[in-house]
Amino acid sequence: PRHDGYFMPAEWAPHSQTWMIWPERPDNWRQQAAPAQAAFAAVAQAIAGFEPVTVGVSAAEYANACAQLDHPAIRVVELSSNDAWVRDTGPTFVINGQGGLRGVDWTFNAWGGELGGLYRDWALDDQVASKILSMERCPRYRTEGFVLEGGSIHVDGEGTLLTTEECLLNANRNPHLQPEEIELQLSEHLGISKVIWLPEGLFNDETDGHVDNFCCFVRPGEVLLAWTDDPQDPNYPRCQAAAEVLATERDAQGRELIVHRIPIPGPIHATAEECADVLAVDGSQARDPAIRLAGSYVNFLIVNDGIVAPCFDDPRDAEALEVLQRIFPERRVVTVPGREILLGGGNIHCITQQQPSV
Ligand SMILES: NCCCCCC(N)=O
Repeated sequence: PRHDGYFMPAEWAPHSQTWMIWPERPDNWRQQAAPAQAAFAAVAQAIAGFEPVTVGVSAAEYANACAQLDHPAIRVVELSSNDAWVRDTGPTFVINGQGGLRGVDWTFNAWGGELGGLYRDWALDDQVASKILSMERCPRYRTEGFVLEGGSIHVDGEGTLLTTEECLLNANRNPHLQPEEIELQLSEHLGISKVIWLPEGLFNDETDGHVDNFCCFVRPGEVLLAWTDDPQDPNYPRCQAAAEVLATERDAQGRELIVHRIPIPGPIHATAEECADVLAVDGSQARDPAIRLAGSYVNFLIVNDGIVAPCFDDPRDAEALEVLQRIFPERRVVTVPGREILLGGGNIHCITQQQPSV
């Protein structure tokens, strides 16, 4: 790889901390973001039970955030942003296995820019990665002009990257690049030698099918895939297509993949009241009770010795928890209500960014 031996470690590699950003924009979060802030605080507290957390917050929200994040393992720092998706706006940390730590600062365009972006101005979001890397005194690789969100990729730490064509080959990300050129960017920045392309992600995922809401690695050679057996569910063809790829592809080490399955909650819809409380702003993603939300149990974070996963007050919550506990017997699985985060378009993995320890 171009960057002298640096690579993105797997999420299960030890973390020094996890980063989050405090939600506040009223055109993405209902009731001036109060319910979302409570949900984010619950996620931060859950993670803090396993490892340190740093939460970036605006000056205006600093006192409110500190009041809700009062925990010895949580640090609150002032950090400007346009919204709270640090998975996508934060750095992707890379290590060299000899104590080196650096970060990739991808270009960000609010999940599509002028072609379906989720809000108009993303200038502050595009600075988040460099600010976090400065705070950590980490050298930075800036990919000027190459758009990528951290939620659109997963790695096994052994040379394999998992992603979706729906997102990375979307005309609203890098229309100037061929798939091979995109693979080269991933290879050089993350130390990847094999990219596994799933055709599409979860139905109605406003990020254009981020893989972190649909399928992830759970250990080398093993993946977890959101699954439905209902041919009437619009996710059915997406799950079938992903299963087909996962059955035929091999990872960077030549392994066949073991594919675990986890149910999909719902169909989940926002209520009219939940939508009415979101400020309607031209250019910001509208909220509509008729739209099925892309709820997913795959959108969890692996933390030191644990798993922090969303639940949805759904009949499948118990089955999903059993699947996670069976897949990660050596980890404590903690669930946190994910509905308020889902109303904003993502979930626990999307609002977190792990920093590997070195
Ligand atoms: N409204 C913005 C939603 C962004 C979701 C981010 C993610 N990684 O899923």
